Amino acid sequence: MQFQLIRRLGQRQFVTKNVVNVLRDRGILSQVSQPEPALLSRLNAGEKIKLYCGADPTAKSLHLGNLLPLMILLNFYVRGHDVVALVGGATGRLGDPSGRKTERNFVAEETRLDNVSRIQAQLSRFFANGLDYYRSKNADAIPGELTLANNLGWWKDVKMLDFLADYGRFIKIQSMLSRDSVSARLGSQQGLGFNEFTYQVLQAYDFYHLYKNHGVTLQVGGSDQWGNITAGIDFINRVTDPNCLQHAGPFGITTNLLTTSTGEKFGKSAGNAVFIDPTINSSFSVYQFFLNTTDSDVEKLLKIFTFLSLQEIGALLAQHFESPHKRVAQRTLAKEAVNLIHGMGTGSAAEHVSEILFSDSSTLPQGRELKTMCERAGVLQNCSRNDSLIDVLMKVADITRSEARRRLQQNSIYLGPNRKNITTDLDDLSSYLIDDSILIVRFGKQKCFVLEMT
Ligand SMILES: Nc1ncnc2c1ncn2[C@@H]1O[C@H](COP(=O)(O)OP(=O)(O)OP(=O)(O)O)[C@@H](O)[C@H]1O
Ligand SMILES: N[C@@H](Cc1ccc(O)cc1)C(=O)O
Repeated sequence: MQFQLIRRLGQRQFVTKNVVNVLRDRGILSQVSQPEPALLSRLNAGEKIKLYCGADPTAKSLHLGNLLPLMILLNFYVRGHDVVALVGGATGRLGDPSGRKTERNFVAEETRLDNVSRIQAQLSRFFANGLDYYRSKNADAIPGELTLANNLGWWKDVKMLDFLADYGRFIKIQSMLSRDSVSARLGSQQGLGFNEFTYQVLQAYDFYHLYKNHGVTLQVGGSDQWGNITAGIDFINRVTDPNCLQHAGPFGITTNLLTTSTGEKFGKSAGNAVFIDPTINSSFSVYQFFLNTTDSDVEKLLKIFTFLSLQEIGALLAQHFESPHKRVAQRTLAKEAVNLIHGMGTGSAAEHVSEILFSDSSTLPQGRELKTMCERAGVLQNCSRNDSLIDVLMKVADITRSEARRRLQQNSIYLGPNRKNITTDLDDLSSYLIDDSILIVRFGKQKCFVLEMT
């Protein structure tokens, strides 16, 4: 389906605080295209705008890094602006070279189509959950319109000869060569395929298509998308009659990249992604991810992943730094972010499980209650009674046999409610089970897994 309208609440003229300023104050913005004053004055005048952001179907699920540009869309959406969330059914076939040192692995068609429908479902859930979360703090919020799009909808009908004849002369090779995504790869040993070289043209045309046919005037992406976004702005400016351009943009905005404490981008390629699909990363594991945020990152993440006001964040941080070991800021961040991502109530459920699993064993509920609670927070995993401890460790933490052995030798594995430190493989785990079925496995102090042995 090319375009799917999710919510239509009628045309309204509305006034809300300039969203670009809100986002800048929260430290989410990296670059804004020029002329920025033209965008700001439209927003200051309370004009409704329509903006879009895309993600390619290169994995089963979006991850926390992808949510940064989507948080920009969400911030606009909940304040009444219209947003288009695009899945790159067409662009996903080429592979975006932006920010990459090597070509992406080929994704089979069946997998790609499956990824498209999963990501569309995640996008629609993200905006629904995000709106509920915003409304929990601003009950009278009236959102804009959410549209889900797939660029295969228009690309499947474009013929190469027509495209080159109609648009080829507006696309300048010098500009294409000068983009970071291209120039960085030209000198590499592997080189750059024509598919990756032309990727920017497809994304530029997408922006033009959405601008011309659907009134989209702003494109948003992570900072690695700056080249593709400005390619779209150039394309629209060259192809469109200047008289039709004047007050309509086009504009581009990028977000700072979400990085690890060592500065590495969070994402699939770096292998450190936390996925938003609850069947891949449960509410509990998303909660744990945010709970483990360092003191130096917590303010930044509170501003990005919550709708707490800057005043509330300031007060929370003041309270936190009075006794940092209580991790009040991290606990609030984790609960709020899980509510935002997985839906209202899931944050408290994950908090409850976390408090019980990480407190002392006397407060641990018995088997059935523990099982139900863990199931609700998506924590419970299954393992076979025939598995040895090393098999179990490999499955729950997705690590190799030698890594599991290394963890045991490093004294970092603890079993059962009493947290017995185990240093060698065990074939029989029955003496560590709660109610003869539930096994709690801890990796050091920070990671805890709950398994049902069947
Ligand atoms: N860590 C991150 N921080 C901010 N934005 C990100 C991050 N990771 C991805 N994005 C943004 O999410 C959008 C979709 O990204 P996409 O799924 O195509 O690639 P990706 O997740 O970056 O892939 P990979 O990790 O394999 O490079 C883009 O706008 C991209 O810039
Ligand atoms: N190039 C973007 C995804 C995208 C695809 C098509 C677009 O029109 C916009 C964005 C990325 O890889 O992150």
